[in-house]
Amino acid sequence: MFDGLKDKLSGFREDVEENTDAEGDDPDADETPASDGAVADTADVEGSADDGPSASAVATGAEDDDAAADADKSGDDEPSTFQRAKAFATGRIIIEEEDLEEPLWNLEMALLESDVEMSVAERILDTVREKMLGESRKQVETTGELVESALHDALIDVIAVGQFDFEERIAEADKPVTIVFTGVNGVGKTTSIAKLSEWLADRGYSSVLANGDTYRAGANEQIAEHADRLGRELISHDQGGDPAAVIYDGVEYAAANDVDVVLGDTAGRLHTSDDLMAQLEKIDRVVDPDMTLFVDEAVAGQDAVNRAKEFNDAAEIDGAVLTKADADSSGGAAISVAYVTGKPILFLGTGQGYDDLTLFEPEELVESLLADD
Ligand SMILES: Nc1nc2c(ncn2[C@@H]2O[C@H](COP(=O)(O)OP(=O)(O)OP(=O)(O)O)[C@@H](O)[C@H]2O)c(=O)[nH]1
Repeated sequence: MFDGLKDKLSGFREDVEENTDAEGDDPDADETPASDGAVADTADVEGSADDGPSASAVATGAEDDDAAADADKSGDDEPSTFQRAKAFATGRIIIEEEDLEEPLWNLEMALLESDVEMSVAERILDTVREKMLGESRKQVETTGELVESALHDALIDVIAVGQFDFEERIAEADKPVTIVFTGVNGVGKTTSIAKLSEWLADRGYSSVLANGDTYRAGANEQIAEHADRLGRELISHDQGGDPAAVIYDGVEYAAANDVDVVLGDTAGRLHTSDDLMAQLEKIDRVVDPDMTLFVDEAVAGQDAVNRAKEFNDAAEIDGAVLTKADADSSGGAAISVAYVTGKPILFLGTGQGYDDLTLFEPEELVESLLADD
């Protein structure tokens, strides 16, 4: 899952390490005035990128603050050679803009190639730049670790937008909790409903399925197959019936039978299909669902991101389910949907089985994207 993106992120770390290493070969960087007037050679003290500060920070011998003040008269915002020397002496590292220029450009290209939405890619770059430039850390931290921590913060910043605890929301809501699923055709809505029913059962919540897809021939049979396999009650009306009435009946059934959650399917639609969007509004009026979840496939990349935005603009969603994450290498939709819509991704579909539904945990995802393996 998201292997392509993982590789690209690790490419950024390598780029920064290479650039900061390369700077160690620069004669200007090597010759650093020390407080006793001697010239220190970084080759004597320089740690590798893996076990010490970046080369741009490595110099020795400067421990005297007055001397530092005298030496730092360049007047620009770049850390002076002496500041860098001082940073080293105090066990801290400094990354400079020039160290990042090329790696950040490569990172931007990599994110866009991975189908990360443009504004999301820009936000990630801004955060990484801000976290790394002039940033000083304890000497124990390597350049690689500094990059990792900046990437971690930048990714969490966009991925965790709007995140809430889904299970807690279910636990605390008045029962029955009604959840309506929407999205375009064939992305995995019905399968996701069946999976969520199983996910809820694993946590002690009963559910009933209600087929609000009265539009498509065969929709009743498709969801009935899942309901039979899982042993769940299915509420359905004939094709052409009123979807709001079906979901309303589902809520009535749940209330009368102490069922915790109503999972309402709806016909696949485009946000531009006026009649179908009007149906969604009617469901909202008649049933007032606790949550409307937008379902799309991770493999659709930018298209999924655009659709999530358009659906949210047309009929507010509470969160998203991204299916087929198991088949998605790029990760662009998973990175972008929450930031672009302001609504969280709540689940990832990770296969065709009923157990292949994973609660979306931003921290876990970011850790796995940045893990060395
Ligand atoms: N690999 C994989 N396949 C999935 C996943 N979720 C759904 N699918 C498959 O995607 C196909 C479409 O799923 P459906 O649930 O029928 O899609 P839908 O959105 O309800 O389709 P319509 O009712 O036609 O709008 C099925 O073959 C599913 O098995 C997933 O997370 N991973």
